[in-house]
Amino acid sequence: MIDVPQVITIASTDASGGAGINADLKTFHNQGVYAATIVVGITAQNTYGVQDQHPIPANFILEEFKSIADDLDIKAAKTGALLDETRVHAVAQGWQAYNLGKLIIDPVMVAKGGAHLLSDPAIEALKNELIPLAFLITPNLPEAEVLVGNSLETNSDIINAAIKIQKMGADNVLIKGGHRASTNNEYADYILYEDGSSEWLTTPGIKTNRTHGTGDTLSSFITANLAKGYNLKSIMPQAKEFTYEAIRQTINVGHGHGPLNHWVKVTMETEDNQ
Ligand SMILES: Nc1ncnc2c1ncn2[C@@H]1O[C@H](COP(=O)(O)OP(=O)(O)OP(=O)(O)O)[C@@H](O)[C@H]1O
Ligand SMILES: Cc1ncc(COP(=O)(O)O)c(N)n1
Repeated sequence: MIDVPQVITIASTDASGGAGINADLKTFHNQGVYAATIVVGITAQNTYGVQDQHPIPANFILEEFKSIADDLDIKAAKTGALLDETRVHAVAQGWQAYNLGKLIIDPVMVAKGGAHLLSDPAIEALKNELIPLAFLITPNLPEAEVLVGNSLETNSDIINAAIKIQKMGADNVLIKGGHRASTNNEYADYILYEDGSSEWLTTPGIKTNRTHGTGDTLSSFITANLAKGYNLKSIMPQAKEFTYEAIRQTINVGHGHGPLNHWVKVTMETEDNQ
């Protein structure tokens, strides 16, 4: 029998396959971990936008937690679109009842097409109930602005926001820069680690609108490799490179914000830097 690290995504599906649970599963498979799912919502969606969404009942979400916890040996979990306050509350409740390892929170709020995937009351629940449980939180720039309540224009604004979000209870904070290229066309993400150290991770910007599911892909890569036992600092450069290559080696699917190429080959350099 082969032992394989087990992970879970706690999020919503994307009918067109490019974001949400669908992107998570493809990334997990690419990285060689076994993936389970707790479906929180379903969306009728394509690369043009989200046409409809449907939450899963809270008691059913708790049943999903129990089914997984009773059987699987999950090492790390990530959340995605949680839709509303009831679902955020159910996930926090499920997590407290059945801790499933390291928790990575991707606080998805608005899809690239503009649809809201988290209601306003849910943001307070996310701050109060879920962020304190997080090993890592991965907001994009607009999400970080909502969490801290001010706009983030400069690098020092971003650094201060990460400190503020860490104080909300997340051990590590990654603020993704995909919504703003720098003047020299670079995309820089900032990460503040639990030991107080920090770094900027930068790649050239790719001029494309085919970026559906970039955040899901990045946070799933991190989740997979945490489950394998790598430490966060050793994962981050590879996570950034994987996402960059998945955008760069684009595939011809859909007519709007196209999905990424989840077949690209970027792996951790060694198996012993844990
Ligand atoms: N055009 C681009 N060129 C290079 N890197 C990009 C580009 N767009 C996004 N990225 C990178 O992709 C990663 C995800 O960032 P982004 O800010 O897009 O997340 P997100 O908005 O949460 O994504 P999504 O909501 O699509 O899942 C980051 O590492 C970011 O720097
Ligand atoms: C179910 C689901 N989860 C997450 C996203 C965010 O991805 P994007 O910002 O690329 O639309 C999405 N569109 N749908």
